Formats: sequence, structure tokens, C-alpha cells
Amino acid sequence: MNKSQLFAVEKTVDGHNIILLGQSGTGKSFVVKEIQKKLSGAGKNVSVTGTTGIASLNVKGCTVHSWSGIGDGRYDSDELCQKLLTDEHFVSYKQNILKADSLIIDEISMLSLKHFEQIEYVCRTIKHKDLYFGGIQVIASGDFFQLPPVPDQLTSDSGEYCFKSNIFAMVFGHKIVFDEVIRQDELDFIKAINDVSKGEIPEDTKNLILRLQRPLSPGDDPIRPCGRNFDIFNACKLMEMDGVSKCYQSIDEDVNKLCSKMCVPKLLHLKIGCPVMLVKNISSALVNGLQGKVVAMKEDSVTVDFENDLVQLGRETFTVYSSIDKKTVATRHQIPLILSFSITIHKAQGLTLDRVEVDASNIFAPGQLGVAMGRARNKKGLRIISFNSNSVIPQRSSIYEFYNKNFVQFD
Ligand SMILES: Nc1ncnc2c1ncn2[C@@H]1O[C@H](COP(=O)(O)OP(=O)(O)OP(=O)(O)O)[C@@H](O)[C@H]1O
Repeated sequence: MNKSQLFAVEKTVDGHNIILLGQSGTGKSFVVKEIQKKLSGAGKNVSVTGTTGIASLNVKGCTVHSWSGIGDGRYDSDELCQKLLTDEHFVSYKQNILKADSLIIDEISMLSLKHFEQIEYVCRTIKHKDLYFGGIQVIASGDFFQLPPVPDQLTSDSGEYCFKSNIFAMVFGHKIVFDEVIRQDELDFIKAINDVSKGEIPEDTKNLILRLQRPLSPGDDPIRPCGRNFDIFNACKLMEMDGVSKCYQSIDEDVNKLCSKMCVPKLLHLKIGCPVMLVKNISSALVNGLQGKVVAMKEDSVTVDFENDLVQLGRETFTVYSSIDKKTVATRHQIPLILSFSITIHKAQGLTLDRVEVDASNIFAPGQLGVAMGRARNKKGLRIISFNSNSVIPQRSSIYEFYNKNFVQFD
């Protein structure tokens, strides 16, 4: 580990709450795993979490939402505390909180203010201690120049950055910023990722991106992250594949327009050999965002090869819950898969990849293109297509204000 990585580990062992920052590829997730080992070795009960299924798998943890019981955010804080205290289905979440000495949250840029405050409140209430997070040591890592939280109208989550919370500075007295990029070693590429993440596009970076429009050298299919509108691309690629397609039609209850908010399609078309992504957390290893290939299709189940782990998946239940009406407003039973010839950039955050083909045509959030480019180890393994003047979105001034804010210095 480099000097600042070692410093971060040392300070967490001393018991500090810390936020680890630094551009893509500086080793934040790597250090999170080292911190987990060190603290566990010192006899602490350490919970490692991320803000998405894949981000948490990357650090061998679970999502902070499933750790704490907040799930999709359908309950308000008091309702959730009540469930944690009285509902047998929430016992494991209550135990997670009661047992935890330290909580690590990776990829914190995607944690909304609402969920940050909710987790803090729930931990404090369940631990019965009048200390932030009930006295649990909290270590967070991420890069606010990467992906912002996703707003959710149905649960009244505006998707505000968690650092805007009034208690954020009280929880994290200290910050450590990593500034040595380890994932990549080409200086012009590192600069370009940094520029694009910050929403800037000087001439040299633009030229580098334009040069990366060329096709990748022959090899395995690249991972293809894009902003949105990848359904048509996926459907076309499936049509181009050899083989007979099979269609799984969802069984919907409360059929209404909210069904369109479901993460699984009404009609799921698949072929043997097609790439798919799991869209539900099923176990600690089978998480939302995991990719595999279809190897068998039966009437009501699909077998997927997830990196040599064959898993048979039947229909799962997906619901849309309205926190305002306090009830489930749509229910769908479907195989928990989507096609993944192309995936969203949100599903790719945190990964290190050898071959990446970024579709820059439908970028809609600041930091998105930077996250997609930053997955590649080098320029050789990266292609950028459909780059245009809207592909780079300026960052919000509040992020610069947060980074410039004074944190407490270590003694
Ligand atoms: N001290 C180290 N020794 C060896 N490899 C390292 C070290 N630090 C980081 N790496 C490697 O560098 C790559 C990038 O690290 P990592 O994914 O932790 O970065 P990150 O800052 O979390 O990136 P992102 O913000 O994009 O999620 C990984 O392949 C990781 O294993």
C-alpha cells in the first residue's frame, strides 16, 4: 500500500470515523478490504457494505440498504424502527446493527441524504445510545465526482447528496484523499478520466476521446456500459444471435402504469448463450447486477452460468410500493433477469475491466462518462462510441464546496 493508504488503515484502527475520497482507481475499495481485515483481526465486528449490489460484491459485503433493513426505502424511519423492534422478518437486520462495532460503506456517492440519515437514526435507536450511528464506527469511501444518488418519487427521495446532511460533518470528522491512481498508469488517460469526471473537456481530452472511437482489437466481447435506452440495443443483439428465442411473460397483479417502473420486463426474450444480468438480491453471492450467460431454459425457469456457478432461477416477486399511500401499488412475478449485451453505467461503478465499449450517446448525470471510462485498465481496452457535446455534464458547485470544506486535522 502507498503512504496515504497505510495512513487510512492506521487511523481507522485508532477508531476514527473517516471518509476516504479520491478519483476513480486510487484504491479506495482496495483499502476498504484492508481496513476490514485489520479491524476484524483486532476483534471488532465489522460490517462491509456498498450502495449497490455490484459495489458491495466488489468489497465482499452486502448493500447498506439490505444490511440495515431500509431495503428500497419504503418505510419512514419510525416505521422501520418499529419493524426492527417487533417484526420477526426484521430480526436479522436488528442483529446486524446490535452486533456491529464498525460499519464500512463503499461507493457512498450513491447514498442519498434521506437514506444516510435514516440509517444513522435507525442505528442510534436500535443501539439505545445517544451517539451518531449509536456509537458504531463509520468508515465511508467514494468519489462525489462519480455517480450521484438516484431519486425516487415513490418514496419521496429527492436523491440529494448525503454530504448535504446537517449531521454529515459531525459523523465524519476526518477525510483522507487518495491522489495516486493505481488502476491506470497512462498519464494522459488518467487526466482525461479526471477531466471528464469533473465535467470539463479541454482540447487534449476531447482529442483522446475521439481517438478512442476506433474498434477494439479482436477478443472477448467487451462490457458495454451506457447511460440509458439500452433495451433496443439488447433486443437487436439478441436477434442477431443464432438459436431459438423463448419468451417469459410476467404475471402482473394490480396492472397499471406503475408496472413500467419495474426493473424486469413484461416480456423477457432469451436465447441459449445470451448474456444476462440478475436484477434482484437473492443471496449474499447472487446480487443485483451480477452477470452471467443463459445455459438452459425451461417452461418456468432459466439456468444461468454465473462465472462457473450454475444457478436455476424461477419467478421472483417484484413490487412497487407507495410510501405516500403506504401500500403496494403494483406486483409482478417474473424471472429476475434482463439482457446484458449492454448495461447501465450505474451497474458498472466500482469495477475494474479489461475490455470496455462505452456508449456516450445517452449520458444524463454528471460524472457518468468518467465512471464508464474509469472502468478500463488502459486505453487499449477502451472504445468510446457516439461521443457528443452532451456526453460530458458539468458537476454541481456543491461538490466543489464539499471538497473545499475544512475537516478536522489528525493530531
Ligand atoms: N495498494 C495496492 N496494491 C495493489 N493493487 C492495488 C492497490 N490499491 C489499489 N489496487 C488495485 O487498483 C485497482 C483500482 O482499485 P480500486 O477499485 O480499489 O479503486 P477505487 O478508488 O475504489 O476505484 P473506483 O472509484 O473506480 O471504484 C484495483 O484493481 C485494485 O486491486
